[in-house]
Amino acid sequence: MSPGTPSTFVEAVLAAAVPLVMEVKRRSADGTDLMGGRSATDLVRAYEEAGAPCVSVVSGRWFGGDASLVQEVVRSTERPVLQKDFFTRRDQLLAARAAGVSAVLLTAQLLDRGTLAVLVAHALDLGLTPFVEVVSEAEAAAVPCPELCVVAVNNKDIRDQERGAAGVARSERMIGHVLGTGTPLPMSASGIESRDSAAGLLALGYRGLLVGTALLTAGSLDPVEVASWASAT
Ligand SMILES: O=P(O)(O)OC[C@@H](O)[C@@H](O)c1c[nH]c2ccccc12
Repeated sequence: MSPGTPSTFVEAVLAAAVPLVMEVKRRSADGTDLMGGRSATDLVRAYEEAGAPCVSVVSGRWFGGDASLVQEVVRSTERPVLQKDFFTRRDQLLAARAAGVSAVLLTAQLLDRGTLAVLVAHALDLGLTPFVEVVSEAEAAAVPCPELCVVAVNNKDIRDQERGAAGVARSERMIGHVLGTGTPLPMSASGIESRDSAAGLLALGYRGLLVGTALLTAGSLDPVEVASWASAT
């Protein structure tokens, strides 16, 4: 990817009528099953039918993920795939690229500044889009090369393994700071539980949302119903 060229992941979300990155996650951090007997392939198909521009897959062990889940998701779709895991080393990014993913999660809260900068540079070097999650204004301001990264506010707290209360107040509070980074794709991730909060975040200025649990536990992934998440009521 040459500097300044938007990545396929970023372009896909920006161009989507329903800019929801829909997530495949086997279970929640408390162990609750989220697949309900469906295969990852079934889910990806339903997500595509519902208009997902990109798919996220959680490979982290806390959430029941592993490399085989990533492979299944990548095999099931032509859309760009985001891998969510706790990446801390270049060899893990190399494995992600070898698996065929397009974007990788880098969690600012878990990495010191120097390491985050090195991992962002490695990801870009490998043609992977850094999906940098932040939880504070200081973290947003410190994202390296923000114009080449997705900057996503995580509404949950990864330090308590996401068991804390959800809600999108953090994203509401931080929109100005996220836009101020200059990222082409300001996103809000995690804990988005209803179409009203989704539509509200998009109206505020977020250009993409990452939704896992709410879609995984929705009774149906009816495309019209899912599309309504992107339009204010
Ligand atoms: O299911 P939710 O509340 O929509 O959240 C999804 C996603 O953001 C979450 O799975 C996640 C956030 N950070 C992570 C780090 C590793 C693995 C997974 C994650």
